[in-house]
Amino acid sequence: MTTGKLASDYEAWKKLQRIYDDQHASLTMKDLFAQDPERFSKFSREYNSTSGPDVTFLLDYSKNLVTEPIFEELLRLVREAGVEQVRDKMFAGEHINTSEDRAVLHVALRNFDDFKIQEAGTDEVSGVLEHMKEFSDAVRSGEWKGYTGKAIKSIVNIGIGGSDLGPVMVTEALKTYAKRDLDAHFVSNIDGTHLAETLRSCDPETTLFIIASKTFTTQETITNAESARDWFLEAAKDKKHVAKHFVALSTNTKAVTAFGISQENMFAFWDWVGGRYSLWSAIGLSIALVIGFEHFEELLKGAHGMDKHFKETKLEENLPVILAVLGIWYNDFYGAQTHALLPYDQYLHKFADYFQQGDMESNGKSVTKAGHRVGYQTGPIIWGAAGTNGQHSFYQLVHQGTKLIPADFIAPATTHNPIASSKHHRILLSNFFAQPEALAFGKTEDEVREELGKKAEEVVVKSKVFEGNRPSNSIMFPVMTPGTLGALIALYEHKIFVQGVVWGINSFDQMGVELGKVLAKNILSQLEKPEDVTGHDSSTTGLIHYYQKYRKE
Ligand SMILES: O=P(O)(O)OC[C@H]1O[C@@H](O)[C@H](O)[C@@H](O)[C@@H]1O
Repeated sequence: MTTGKLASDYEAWKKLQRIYDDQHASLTMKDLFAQDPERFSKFSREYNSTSGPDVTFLLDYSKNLVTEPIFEELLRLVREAGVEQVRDKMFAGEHINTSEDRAVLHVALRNFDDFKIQEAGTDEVSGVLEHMKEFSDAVRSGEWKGYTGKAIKSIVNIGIGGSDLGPVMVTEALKTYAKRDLDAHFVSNIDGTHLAETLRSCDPETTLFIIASKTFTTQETITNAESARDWFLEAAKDKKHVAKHFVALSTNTKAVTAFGISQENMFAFWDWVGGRYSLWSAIGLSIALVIGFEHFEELLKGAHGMDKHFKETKLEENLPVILAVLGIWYNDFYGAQTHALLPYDQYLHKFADYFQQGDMESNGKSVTKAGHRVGYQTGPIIWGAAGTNGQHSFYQLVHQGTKLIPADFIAPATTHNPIASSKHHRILLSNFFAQPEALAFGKTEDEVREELGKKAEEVVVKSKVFEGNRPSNSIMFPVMTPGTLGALIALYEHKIFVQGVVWGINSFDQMGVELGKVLAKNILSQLEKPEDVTGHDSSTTGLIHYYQKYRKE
């Protein structure tokens, strides 16, 4: 399915290592820009959608430690790794998730009969979308009534991981399109506090629970759903009212009906939708409820436009490929451990959280598809926060710390909230422009001396130097729209895909989350009495005993 090789065995990889060894000490952003007045136009691309809603954005990747030959070699690596072939297999519905023998078809959820995809279930996508439309329209218009005849005022999505993070991120990002008199809540954590605090502001007569779980077996979600049902029935009394207040988003019909949700209140999806790629499926129902189905559809179409771009554009111009290879350059040759996502848009304040799962659960693997232990770095640690907040906390380390932290800066040219005649937005954007500039070009000792004057103490001068040479990408789009957001999310999804193929890993399973779940299950059965606590190391035993000493029921 992949070449079966380790990434480090590719000729291009070896060449890149030699280039890095020879050049990295002398490669500076200052020189790169000084030597080539055309650098910005050579290393930036404008995306213009060719289908669906008009979406455009600029990707400026000129502030990276790459030359044209380095970039060409990075693309050669992509070719050698067979990325284009694996991409085409994904779009054709081949089972590229080999460990689970599944297709990987989130692209089929936003396809609108464009690409020909062969896989059972893909012909059912439009039917589920229709169901989502009917239902979300009925709830939003007030036609859908609760058990006492009142319209729905609050929705509570109960789900975790991919069944939570996508809906949370998108409903926040597109809040400007939200129906403001419909309160949306998202309960994920098993910590009872999450559900209890949420229910404080809900009325059982006007609340709709959306139980979102691909498997419908996830401990957190099922426990939260059962407690929500108890809370509801305390008021509603009769179980038959559950039908008006509980719907399920799942692939597991049997477990959904066993929970007491009828099949007509179930929105299906398929095993070829990975959890962290599922916001485009029925898992997006809360999104459709909040922003309206038309906007949800626009989100899907915006993503489809990026799918087309990824599938049909040559590598040199292919934006997910460009982001992917730059990431590989820093991750695998410069030894960068992390990658920061820094949106200068308050609406995108959950973007980094979302791609923490998207990227880290996909590419946090150390064994290739062929079963070999990798000898190089795979997925980066993804983190970040909305600007300008980060500037007043962690940017110190990004500018002057000992670590190289590649970052993506993301911003809209126009705000949906032009308060004070857009003064806020101009200030925000001045920071969006300034930070990558400061990171790239820094401030030399001479510049600091000139600024402070001759009397300046040496130690102060040293502390005010910015070495620069810190890479970043900048993405700017006209204004946040559902289509733009869809394209941006798909851009990063495909970046993750490209990197996974180069590293030779399976980006679509998540075996690493299993062990802790199994141990927790065992421990749960031992929590009652100290004498039951067996089979652990002394640390774990000691911790459980401490809990048993102090717990109060
Ligand atoms: O939707 P489900 O089946 O409840 O799963 C939720 C999450 O469960 C986690 O265990 C998985 O690591 C995630 O990938 C997944 O999104």
